[in-house]
Amino acid sequence: MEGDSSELELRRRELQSQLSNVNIRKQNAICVRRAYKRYGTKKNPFVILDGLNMTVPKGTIYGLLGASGCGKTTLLSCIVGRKRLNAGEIWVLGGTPGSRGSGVPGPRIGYMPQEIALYGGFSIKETLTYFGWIAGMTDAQIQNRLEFLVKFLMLPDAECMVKNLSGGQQRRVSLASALLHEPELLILDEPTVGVDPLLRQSIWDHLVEITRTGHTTVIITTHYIDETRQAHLIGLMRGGYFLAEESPAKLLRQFEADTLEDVFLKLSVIQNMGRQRRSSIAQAVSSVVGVPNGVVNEAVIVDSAGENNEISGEFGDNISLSARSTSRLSLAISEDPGDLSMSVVPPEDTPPAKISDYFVVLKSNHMKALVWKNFLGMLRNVAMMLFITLLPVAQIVLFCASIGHDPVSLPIAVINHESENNCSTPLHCNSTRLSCHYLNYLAKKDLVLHYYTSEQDAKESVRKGGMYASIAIKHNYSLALQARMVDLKNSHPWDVQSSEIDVYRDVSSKTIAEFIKAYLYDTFQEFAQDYLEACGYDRHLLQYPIRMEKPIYGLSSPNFTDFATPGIILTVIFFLAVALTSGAMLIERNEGSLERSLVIGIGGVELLTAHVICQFVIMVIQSIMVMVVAFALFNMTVTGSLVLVTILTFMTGFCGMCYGFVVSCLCSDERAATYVAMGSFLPTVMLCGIIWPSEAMHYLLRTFAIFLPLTKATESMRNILQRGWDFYEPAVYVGFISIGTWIVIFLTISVLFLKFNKG
Ligand SMILES: Nc1ncnc2c1ncn2[C@@H]1O[C@H](COP(=O)(O)OP(=O)(O)OP(=O)(O)O)[C@@H](O)[C@H]1O
Repeated sequence: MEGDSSELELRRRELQSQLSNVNIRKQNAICVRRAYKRYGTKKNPFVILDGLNMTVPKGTIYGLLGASGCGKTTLLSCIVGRKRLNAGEIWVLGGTPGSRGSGVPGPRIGYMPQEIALYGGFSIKETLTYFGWIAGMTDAQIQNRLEFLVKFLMLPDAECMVKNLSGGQQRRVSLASALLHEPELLILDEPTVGVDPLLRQSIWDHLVEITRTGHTTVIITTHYIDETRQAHLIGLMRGGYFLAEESPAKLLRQFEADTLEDVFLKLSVIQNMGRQRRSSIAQAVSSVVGVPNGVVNEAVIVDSAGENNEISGEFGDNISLSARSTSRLSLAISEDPGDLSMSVVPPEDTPPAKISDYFVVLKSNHMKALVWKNFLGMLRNVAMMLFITLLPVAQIVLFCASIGHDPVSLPIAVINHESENNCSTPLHCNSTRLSCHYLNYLAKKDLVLHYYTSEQDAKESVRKGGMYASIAIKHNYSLALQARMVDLKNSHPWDVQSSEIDVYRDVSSKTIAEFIKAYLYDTFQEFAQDYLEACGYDRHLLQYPIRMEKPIYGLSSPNFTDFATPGIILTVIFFLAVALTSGAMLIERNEGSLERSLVIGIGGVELLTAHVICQFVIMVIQSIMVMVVAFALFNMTVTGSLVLVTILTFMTGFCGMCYGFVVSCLCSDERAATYVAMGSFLPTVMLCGIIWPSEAMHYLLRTFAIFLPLTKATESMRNILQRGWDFYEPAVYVGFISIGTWIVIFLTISVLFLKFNKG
């Protein structure tokens, strides 16, 4: 029981902040205290950092060593502020990463991630120009450094495209990008992979050189353990914490080893076996792995000198070595839990916030670099950009040319038992070939009449799908029709029956069946009115006693294209903006270049703004071309303000871009983004009243659809185009308000996501 509670107390203390003060924080380039980081869930955690402490004094080269997958990159990501610890503290250059005034992320750091993380379509010079501008360098400074780095890192011509370089050359460009602005803190994740030994040596010499003055600090990870002999300090990482944090020379001496690999091996074995009380186990282990006497003891001995230094070693099961002050290093070890101060870490010495801090979120040098980079990226992909720009035009052309027109050339089977199908004589009151005249009227309606001799065959042709309908006219049709029309009151049932035309339709296609029905009715009315007139009657007698006056809004014969085009224009512009933006953001993120830009100080808002600027240009071109095609080429009805229509279209495109940002934030790759975009496309088209009136929807869906981005915007555009309404009509301005609200929502989500999501 007592053992349990002391164990608990020990764990509790491990998670407590240790004594620290502002001076010590400032003295060291990096202090990591009790860092705990896990991936996975709380219930099923994959612990990467488990109470890790690290101290990197200013002006040192710190070699971060450990087996593949031990968490080096994760630790570095936390240090540069790209990932958050689950518990523990990190101070970098005197501040906590991400806090105002800390300068981290920012140009004080030079970060070379493990991946190449460069724009393949840029030349070496363009790459360095981009990072140089972000770091606030002038063109002349960039040129100077470029010349030096190309020579020093043995890079090919600066005009060479990064994508055409070998893997090793690309890594060197990546290193050059980190070294370019001579930052205070260089964080290099495996910079020497794929580099020949000669160059590797000169890179190390360069690192030694730049740290000599004490103004530059370097953290370097590598798998080649022995190349870190030139480091001032190495941290050997295993199992989520450091086995040792010490100068290489001292480690070699204390372990009486020839190589650092041997030291690492010995420490690893000690760690494996030292999961119980170290004092008993460690001593036993030392004989097994040949650890010199005294080393293990020294590792567990409290640094009784009690120097007022930071604690960088581990306690508990961890074995660390004492690293008392060297000329520049100021490390000390304390492993006795009793020695731990429980005092709270003093507050950050963050400068007081100025009002302008909250408004000036766009730095001119950052915006210049980002916008230039985005446009350059577009120019390097002219074919793709042309395709993207013309795509909406092609879609609107296809829509206007294919959707909404009346069907023509519908094949109809005809059996006319009354007369031959040749009646060139004009229609007159005593005609005995009225059926033939009626069929002539029908033929003018673009129905293609196919004459049959047997009713059975005609019906069979419909059954087989060759015809949409079969029309059968009886042999005494004309006489029966005359009798029926001239003497309505006394017509014989036989006349009524014989004057009827039997129609057998295929109604599997509702639209075509309705069109055929309308053609037959309308044509008959026209034919019958002409016939009445020929007999001396008023043709209006045969008209519906309902008069359709000139419409207040819209055309006398409205067409579906006019109804659907506003929604289609907005949908096309919206979803192409989604695709363009989410694609651009995901490519940037997955290439790793985004990570790098963020570490060097680019903010989420700047990133979004730069994409907005570049893609807004494309969207404006797309929108204008789409409107020209729809209104000028296809004569879509326009009765209202084209300025309002244009603004609404731009806003919709902008809303699509913002939605694209959200999609790219939520999705890890292009495939997931495609699914999300596709998954939202069809519901939008179905629910927003774009191709079918929302009045026909289930009332619950209809209520829900009101809140979708394109519902009110589409209605608003229809009202402007076809009713000619002005902005002050509620049915118009509500569309603007709705799309504006969605822009704010999507933008807020994106900005918050970029700000707070750090893995
Ligand atoms: N986002 C993540 N989600 C889940 N697990 C992750 C994530 N990132 C890294 N890991 C895991 O965390 C562990 C540590 O990864 P990390 O990249 O930090 O190791 P490393 O020491 O840098 O390895 P290497 O030397 O091979 O680069 C690995 O097992 C890795 O699979």
